[in-house]
Amino acid sequence: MSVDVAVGTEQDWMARAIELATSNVDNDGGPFGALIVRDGEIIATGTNKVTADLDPTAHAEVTAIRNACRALDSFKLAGCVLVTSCEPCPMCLAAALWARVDRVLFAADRDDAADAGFDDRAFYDAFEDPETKCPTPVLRVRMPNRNAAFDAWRGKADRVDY
Ligand SMILES: Nc1nc2[nH]cnc2c(=O)[nH]1
Repeated sequence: MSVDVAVGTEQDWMARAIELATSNVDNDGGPFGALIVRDGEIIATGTNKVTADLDPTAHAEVTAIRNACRALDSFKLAGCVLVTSCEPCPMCLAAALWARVDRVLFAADRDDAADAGFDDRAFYDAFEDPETKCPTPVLRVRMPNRNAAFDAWRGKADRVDY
């Protein structure tokens, strides 16, 4: 998953992400910072706001993606790069995929995060082996109308696909 990047601008962006992550510790946030960059320009930044906003989804990457989507007035970030001080956790990686960013660059990895007491690596492990490593039961409830909402979606002529 890791790619070594030795280009100046990418290292400049990463330096900014690490700066945001480090200063966020003094702002009641987790030690994570992220940027969204398009055509060499920083479109948006994000820091971890989980405890400050009482929002477990407010990771730095998700915050940066939300801010970039607002800045660009779009739910798509194709053409953009997500630059983050730490390897995205599974939620943030999924958010990057849903946002359709072109690339993700990170500095610290899931092992570094684990050393600092964060569960990023444990949650990757849970996805790789849900039977034994997922701490939360995920159970199917059998319903005859389970596809009702999808049927409505397929039948909506003016739907906005994402
Ligand atoms: N990459 C990343 N990992 C985290 N683990 C806990 N919070 C965060 C975050 O904001 N970003």
